Amino acid sequence: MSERINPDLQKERDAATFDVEELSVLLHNGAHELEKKRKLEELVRNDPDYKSLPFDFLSREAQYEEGVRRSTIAVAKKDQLGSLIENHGDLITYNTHVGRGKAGPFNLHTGMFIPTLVKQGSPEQVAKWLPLSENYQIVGTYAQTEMGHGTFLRGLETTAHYDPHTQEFVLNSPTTTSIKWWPGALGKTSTHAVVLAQLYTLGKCHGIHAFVVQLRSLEDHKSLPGIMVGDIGPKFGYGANDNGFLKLSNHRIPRENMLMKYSKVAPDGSYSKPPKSTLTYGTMTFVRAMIVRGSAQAIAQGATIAIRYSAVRRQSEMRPGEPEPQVLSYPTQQYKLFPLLCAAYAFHFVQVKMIEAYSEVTELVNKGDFSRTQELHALSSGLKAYTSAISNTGLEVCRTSCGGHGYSCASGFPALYTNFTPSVTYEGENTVLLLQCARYLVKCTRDLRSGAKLPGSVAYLSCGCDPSSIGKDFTNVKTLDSLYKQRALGLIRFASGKVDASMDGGMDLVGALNESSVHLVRAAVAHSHYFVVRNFFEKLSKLTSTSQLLMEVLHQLSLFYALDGVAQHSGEFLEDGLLSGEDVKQIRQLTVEMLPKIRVNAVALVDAFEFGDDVLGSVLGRYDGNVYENLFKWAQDSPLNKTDVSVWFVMWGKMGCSNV
Ligand SMILES: CCC/C=C/C(=O)SCCNC(=O)CCNC(=O)[C@H](O)C(C)(C)COP(=O)([O-])OP(=O)([O-])OC[C@H]1O[C@@H](n2cnc3c(N)ncnc32)[C@H](O)[C@@H]1OP(=O)([O-])[O-]
Ligand SMILES: Cc1cc2nc3c(=O)[nH]c(=O)nc-3n(C[C@H](O)[C@H](O)[C@H](O)COP(=O)(O)OP(=O)(O)OC[C@H]3O[C@@H](n4cnc5c(N)ncnc54)[C@H](O)[C@@H]3O)c2cc1C
Repeated sequence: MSERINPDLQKERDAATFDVEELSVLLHNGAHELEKKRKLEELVRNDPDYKSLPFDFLSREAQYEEGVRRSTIAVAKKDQLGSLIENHGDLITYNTHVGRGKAGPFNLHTGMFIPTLVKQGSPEQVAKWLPLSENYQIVGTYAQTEMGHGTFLRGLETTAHYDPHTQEFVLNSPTTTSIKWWPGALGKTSTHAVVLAQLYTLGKCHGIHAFVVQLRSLEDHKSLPGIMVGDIGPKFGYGANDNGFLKLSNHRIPRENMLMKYSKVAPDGSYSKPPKSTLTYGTMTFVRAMIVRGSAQAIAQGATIAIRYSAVRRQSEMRPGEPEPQVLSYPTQQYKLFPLLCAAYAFHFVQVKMIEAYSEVTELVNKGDFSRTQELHALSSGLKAYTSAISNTGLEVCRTSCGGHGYSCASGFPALYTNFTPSVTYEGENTVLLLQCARYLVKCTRDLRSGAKLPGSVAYLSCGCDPSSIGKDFTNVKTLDSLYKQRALGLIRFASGKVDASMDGGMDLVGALNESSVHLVRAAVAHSHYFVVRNFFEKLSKLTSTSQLLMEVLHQLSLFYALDGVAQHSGEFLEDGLLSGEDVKQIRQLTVEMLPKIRVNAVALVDAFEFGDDVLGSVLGRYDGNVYENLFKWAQDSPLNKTDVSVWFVMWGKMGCSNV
């Protein structure tokens, strides 16, 4: 196979107006981090132990086995990585490459089991289980969702009754709907799970608490008495992951297995409350913040594949005899893809902000200060829902923008989409999370009336609603910021007003929130969208050592992202009189006029994300752009091509049919 770069792709790279390396360094948090990432990727790429057929050609069972094989080798080789692993993030980079970006069987262990131990375990519990977990002597998962309830946590049915005589908890799944269902790696891989169950002690229920439960023998991996555990079967995607079920029958665990950093059960069964009841929800907040990062990466991967392929693909003579243009040259193709490219950048910067906010609040919580947990919950819920929804629909736009080849697994889109799409459901279904965010926004508008000072992400709610103050220069960052602010304010005040009116009419808060939930969801989306736009502008204003050429390009992306958002949601800006019909037309025209400016850098902008070919898993999105010869080569691996004569012909003959 040729090593040359496809000339069309090379031409795009040569035309870029900025230094891709400078942008890559910025996106990867500095030259040192980028260098580590490159070395880790190279290690995986050159390691013969990680060579195998693409997952697309494997049966579900073989995908799981391949996932286990790769993850196990990765653990065995972890210690050889030396100085390349400086922090948890480096390990995630390594594992992502090993797993080719797919959800592998140890994801829940590192992503939820260990974080829950650390966040909710007492110092003694952390000292006991963390080393075992870090050395993979035990492998865990997070078993919360049941067949009957995922969203409504207070409705979970699994019980943990404390028996003071033996100082044990007795765990049960009392009904079919109480069977744990969905947890990743629960079916076949995990030896342990953090199980969320209703705690009963001295005859009283204290709500859901987290318990460390051993599921399988560490000797022979057989499931323990009282534990019925298995795989839930094939799913939309996630073939390499054994999402599982768990039925508990009078399964006993020692008292010390309840995670007791905050709530406690003493040997005599007396119960001490946590300082805040929602602390048990802490791991979910963490994972929601991580999903904002995942959303940024997913849409950046989709844009990388679609934009590179669009530069290579030529289609339709515009005039007879003329060369066929690259499909990237069609304004309609650009209008599909550039909003998503810009979203990838906007989401990149907002995920950094989200994780910073999470770390700040966690530091406060560790010092016993819970004053910002509500704000963090609202922010992480809103951003998780907003970014994952855009990336989810955006991936499908990217796929269809690749025409017929987008439908082949060779495009990488089927795997990318089916791996990503559960993000809109798991870790809090998106509508439910937007309602959580909106509930906080309503609370803030009430607090304002009693003179409260609101924290950072919602401080703008104290601003006045004044459409006339918005300027008409739509390429001005301040004008765009005001537009988004006024849209969010308008929708939040409208929804809050509806809630107030229902309550004035005698309804309780819960009923009033439910009655206005359609308005509340729109308010939460507008709030989250504004946060993303504002953060993009703010981030760029703080980049002091970035070259002028790169600043210009990033500024264009932020402007296009904001303008396109107004065009897409024009109804909401019109409804509140923030814009006139003429203004919307002007804004739409501005976005069309910006397309060529983005086009010149489009390939370089996706190159800067530096997704290796292994992680993209896409023939269409290959770095070298040699699509056609590799598409042909890829098809040769199809198991149907192992034999020339197909099973059809054999069966045909057996049935006495003949076509000669
Ligand atoms: C790789 C990934 C694999 C996937 C893994 C999974 O999916 S794992 C499974 C993932 N599963 C899910 O994600 C399940 C999704 N479901 C849930 O998270 C909850 O059931 C709920 C939040 C929807 C409602 O809970 P509820 O009925 O108990 O609550 P309520 O509505 O009555 O409000 C009470 C108060 O609590 C507050 N508050 C709530 N959460 C938080 C928080 N995290 N922090 C701080 N605060 C929080 C809320 O603001 C409100 O405050 P207010 O106004 O009273 O001052
Ligand atoms: C791939 C995958 C991996 C998962 N991994 C794990 C795991 O590791 N551990 C774990 O514990 N769980 C896991 N889950 C489960 C997941 O967290 C839940 O499925 C998720 O929280 C959604 O809950 P649900 O299934 O009960 O949806 P439901 O709540 O039943 O949602 C159905 C519909 O009802 C609507 N709805 C529900 N409540 C409300 C409301 N109050 N107001 C308005 N509308 C509402 C929703 O918007 C949605 O449209 C996983 C799920 C998937 C798909």
